[in-house]
Amino acid sequence: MIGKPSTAFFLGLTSLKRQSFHEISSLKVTNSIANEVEKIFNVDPKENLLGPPKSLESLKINESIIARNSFSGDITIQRLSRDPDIFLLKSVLSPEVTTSIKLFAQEQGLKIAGTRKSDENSIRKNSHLTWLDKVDATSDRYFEIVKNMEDLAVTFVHEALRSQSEMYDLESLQVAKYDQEGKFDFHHDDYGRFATVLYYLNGVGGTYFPYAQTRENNDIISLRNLDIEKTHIPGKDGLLIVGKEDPKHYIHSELTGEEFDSASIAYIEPGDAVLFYNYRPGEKIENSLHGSLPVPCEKWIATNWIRSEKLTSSFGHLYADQILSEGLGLYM
Ligand SMILES: O=C(O)CCC(=O)C(=O)O
Ligand SMILES: [Fe+2]
Repeated sequence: MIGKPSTAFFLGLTSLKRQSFHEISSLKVTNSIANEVEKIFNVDPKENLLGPPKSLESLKINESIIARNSFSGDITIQRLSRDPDIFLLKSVLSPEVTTSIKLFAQEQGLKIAGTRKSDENSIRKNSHLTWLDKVDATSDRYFEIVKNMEDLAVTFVHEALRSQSEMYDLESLQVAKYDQEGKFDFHHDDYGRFATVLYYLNGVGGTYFPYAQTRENNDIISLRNLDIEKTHIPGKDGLLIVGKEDPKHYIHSELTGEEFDSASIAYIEPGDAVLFYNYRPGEKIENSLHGSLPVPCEKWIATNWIRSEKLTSSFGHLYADQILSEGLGLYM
């Protein structure tokens, strides 16, 4: 189905068509539990200024849009989860770009990540990091790639916030390499990092969001707890990102291929990315918890974080209300 091009689409990207990958109407779902949960937890339906722009916010799970961008050409953006908002971005980086990023990172030197190398409890294991910044660019291409990726990341900021450039900033591009069995324990992207664009440079996944809601009107309430490894199973609960490696590497041995829940797994290729959102003004989105499961082979990723100290602080909702009401003034 070809929808009419959206005029209110976000900067730099033009929506071409909207399509649904899976028919979701066959799911028998009830809203009643969700409504009850909203009442109990007093969920505020108000717009999330730290969430996706409207063109992405309006996508249902598995729905996608094709967006045009001068850096990447046409990219398909598909919603994978609601709460947290997670999207798959297909073919954002070309093979030339992924190769160049790895090369720039190696030339600069990757440093061991985490605490002491011998510390078994380190949150990161067998991983190495560096940061690519425009001011350190050793070539025009280095500068251009980092700049293009920053420009693309900004298009994923809510439109009411995007023009308020003093309210948010972009970190340098982080490049990370995990050796075999490298991992990153479950964590929340803190420090006010409200949006994360995580690029898969060599097509190895392993990112796992145990609490992600991958079905519309999910009437299963995912209880958060301190023992996720026992209660949440990759391939069955939440959302697991898998690349060229065998998904069985991440999945409990008692789950055979036929028992995988396909809604709980998304496949990526080199140059794809996931985009996810970690805050509402003044508070973390607890369901955005994620980590990298131990990987079966070398894994390369690059990450752009967009952060806002003010909007994620405990007064964040006050700043957000102000921006939204000023925005309303502008549009009236
Ligand atoms: O390596 C991954 O898949 C996740 C990385 C991550 O969560 C992070 O760098 O904050
Ligand atoms: Fe993270």
